[in-house]
Amino acid sequence: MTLLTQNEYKAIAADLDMPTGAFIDGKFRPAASGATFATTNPATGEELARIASCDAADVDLAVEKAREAFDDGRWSRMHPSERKDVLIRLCKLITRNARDLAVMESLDSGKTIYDCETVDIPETIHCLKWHAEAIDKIYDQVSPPSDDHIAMVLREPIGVVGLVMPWNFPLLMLAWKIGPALAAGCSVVVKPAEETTLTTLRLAELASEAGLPRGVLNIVPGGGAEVGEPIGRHMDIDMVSFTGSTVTGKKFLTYSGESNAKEVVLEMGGKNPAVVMDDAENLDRVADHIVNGAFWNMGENCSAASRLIVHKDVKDELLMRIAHHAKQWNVGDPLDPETRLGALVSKAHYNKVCSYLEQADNIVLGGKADNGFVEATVVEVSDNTDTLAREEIFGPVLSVIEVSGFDEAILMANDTEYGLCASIFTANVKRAIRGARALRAGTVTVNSFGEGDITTPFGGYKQSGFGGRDNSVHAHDQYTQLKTMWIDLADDADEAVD
Ligand SMILES: NC(=O)C1=CN([C@@H]2O[C@H](COP(=O)(O)OP(=O)(O)OC[C@H]3O[C@@H](n4cnc5c(N)ncnc54)[C@H](O)[C@@H]3O)[C@@H](O)[C@H]2O)C=CC1
Ligand code: BAL
Repeated sequence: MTLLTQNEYKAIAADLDMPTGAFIDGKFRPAASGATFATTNPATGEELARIASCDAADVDLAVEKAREAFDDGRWSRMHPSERKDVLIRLCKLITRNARDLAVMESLDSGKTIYDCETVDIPETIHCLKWHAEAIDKIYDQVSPPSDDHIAMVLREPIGVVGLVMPWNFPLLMLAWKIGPALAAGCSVVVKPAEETTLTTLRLAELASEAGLPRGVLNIVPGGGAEVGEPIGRHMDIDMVSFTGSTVTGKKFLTYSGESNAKEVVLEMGGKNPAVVMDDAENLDRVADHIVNGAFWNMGENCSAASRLIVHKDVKDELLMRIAHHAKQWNVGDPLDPETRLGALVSKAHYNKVCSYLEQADNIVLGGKADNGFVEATVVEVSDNTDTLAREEIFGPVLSVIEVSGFDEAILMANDTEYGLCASIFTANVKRAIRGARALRAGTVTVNSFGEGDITTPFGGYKQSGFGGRDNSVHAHDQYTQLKTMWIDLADDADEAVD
């Protein structure tokens, strides 16, 4: 990937045509009420566009069109190989428009162009392609046959799916969900986060150009109460998949219980521990992993390594090496390809992160916040009861807790309401495996920090997750349901004997 210069990115930004309507039944349209809301560039405060501000009436229309599309089978019963072709065409169109999408994503979210170009867009394409390729390979089984019966286990698309999205990886999280949902044959109603709607609308337009039939992918922009809740409570939506905060995620369980008992899959917050034992090898490499895990995407990442639990004997050296690596994470204009920390997504979120910095007693690195931008920050806390060690900050802030041994480290790591990701750094293979088993998290990495990749399931234990997993073939489970078809093969004579 060859990156352009800051000026070249600015020139692309100046020429972008921003989508503004809701995308329902294959076309852009204003909100039923005519209302709009502003989406701004968090790095400059500049208004980028005014977008349709939808409400329950628009959700109803989108669901009606999605249901029509699902029931008449224009997508749900299309031959799997044809569905695959459409999604592969979409991937090609995203590739052709990658640069514009990367700039649009960066402008709308404050993410660095470096990340958008090297991670968000390529990973989005990779994810959609992976699920498209799976379409004609993973469904339907025949149960062990006997002479007088055979059973087929059919995996059918679940129906109309509601997707309520976060703002931290607008396109990539969309791909995580529409990849398997569309592959399965579902029709989809998406509510993007109100902070970051633009690229989702653009992707819907590209999907249409790729041949996705109208009504299959609908985008309803707007607020949580106005659009998210009506999706959660809709009587004709069969399942909802949500990514965002634990507080909001739990509301979908209520919405479901009080409406049609729709399936709910929740991918929620994290306070992910990185445990470093005294026998960890190559502390410089460990520091690099932790810095990347803590500060990548400005720490606006549910899987961020936000808690460092470190053995007292290696703490000082590790912190020194962390400081060395963190200095390379410069704050700056997101459209400058040299920038590693862009703007936080919104003024409100910036204020929330700053309020945590104000509570920090012992900042050992960084701590400066200015007009939407926050430095890579390391804070030592006295123990795990400190607010900075317990709450999801969702900014570039790493909390450090010292421990004296393995058991204490694991106890501390698990002492959280969350359980999304965790990591353990040790050279002792038995300790690594015992630790990985004991850590209560959906993804545990050993001697590295990460989320796995498209082939591995992603989701949380405890209050980090509910109901299913994103990524891998397991992601298809949530968008499908199993039907057993039991066929009697016995002839009449046999039946008479029975
Ligand atoms: N797990 C993750 O990836 C994310 C976690 N967060 C966490 O959440 C905190 C707050 O950020 P928010 O953007 O406010 O998260 P949020 O969880 O409230 O928002 C996520 C989505 O839910 C929608 N929503 C909000 N209220 C709703 C409601 N009552 N009913 C239905 N839908 C609703 C939003 O419009 C957005 O599309 C962040 O500081 C961070 O800690 C935020 C975004 C992503
Ligand atoms: N890191 C991808 C999942 C999320 O932040 O929501």
